[in-house]
Amino acid sequence: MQASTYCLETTGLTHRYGNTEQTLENINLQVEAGSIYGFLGPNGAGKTTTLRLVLGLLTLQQGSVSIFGMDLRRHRIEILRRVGALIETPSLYGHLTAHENLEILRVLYRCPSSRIHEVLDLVGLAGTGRKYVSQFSLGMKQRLGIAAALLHSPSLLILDEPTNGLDPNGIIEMRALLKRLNEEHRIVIVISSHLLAEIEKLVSHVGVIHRGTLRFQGTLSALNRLADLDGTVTFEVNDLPNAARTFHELGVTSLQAGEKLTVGGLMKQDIPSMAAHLVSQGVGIYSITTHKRDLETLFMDLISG
Ligand SMILES: Nc1ncnc2c1ncn2[C@@H]1O[C@H](COP(=O)(O)OP(=O)(O)OP(=O)(O)O)[C@@H](O)[C@H]1O
Repeated sequence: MQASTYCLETTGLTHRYGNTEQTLENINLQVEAGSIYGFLGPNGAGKTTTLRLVLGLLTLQQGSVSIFGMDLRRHRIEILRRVGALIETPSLYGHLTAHENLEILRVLYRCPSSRIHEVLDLVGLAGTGRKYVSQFSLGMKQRLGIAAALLHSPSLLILDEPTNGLDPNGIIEMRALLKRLNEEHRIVIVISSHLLAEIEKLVSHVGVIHRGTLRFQGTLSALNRLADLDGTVTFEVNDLPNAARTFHELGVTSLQAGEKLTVGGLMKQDIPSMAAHLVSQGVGIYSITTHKRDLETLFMDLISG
């Protein structure tokens, strides 16, 4: 058995449905122990397909999946015993209570009765008593789906768009629940979403997928640094033509906006030498302002084109 430093790792995952276009191309996910991994991408990017392959719900065509250092093909049962999953909406019986729904699964999983109360408590549904699931809000149903995925005490939880359709309050509650599961119960979480804003406050790591290829993978702070990198810088100066000429000589394109010049693609560390050069050419500087791309813009840039 090959030891892996990742809780979940895919290597060269490639998939095609029938004779259609390639859906996934060489996806190498790397989910670290202890992390909450946000798997981001617009509709149709290939998130569900990837997660289904990772869970063995779709047959692997090309590439491999390793979870807890074990190969999925060879250790499927052993792996799945330690993985909880919620793919799309949970399958629940509306005419039964939360407890009764979980009782059905508890028998299948062969876990103690006490576990039902534990997981209901964890997801904040312990007080729902005789209320039927058909009377639950969407947020409550999603949390019950997570309770079901937690019954057998997994150490990895895979959630496909669990915040889909939730109102802002439901999203906040879901975020708090997942944070608690990660921090207090040490559960590694992979959560997919098509909205960065929904998971930005939750995740430690991000993978951005678009048209079946991984566009970015790393920590949330690395994504933030990337947003920092090629933001724009605005120079307010006393001699616009001279400043524009100086930028041009340095091979930097500047755009005039009113009394200011805006320059793109600059790194923060370039600014002092750029300013010194302007001054050496007789340009007086009133102000320098950096404009970082916000994460949403960066995300849109990553998934455009
Ligand atoms: N069973 C299938 N047969 C054929 N094509 C499929 C099938 N399932 C998904 N696809 C196609 O594969 C591509 C990726 O779909 P997938 O559901 O993995 O994306 P996604 O990122 O999860 O999107 P969404 O957020 O809309 O669920 C899409 O073009 C989709 O139409």
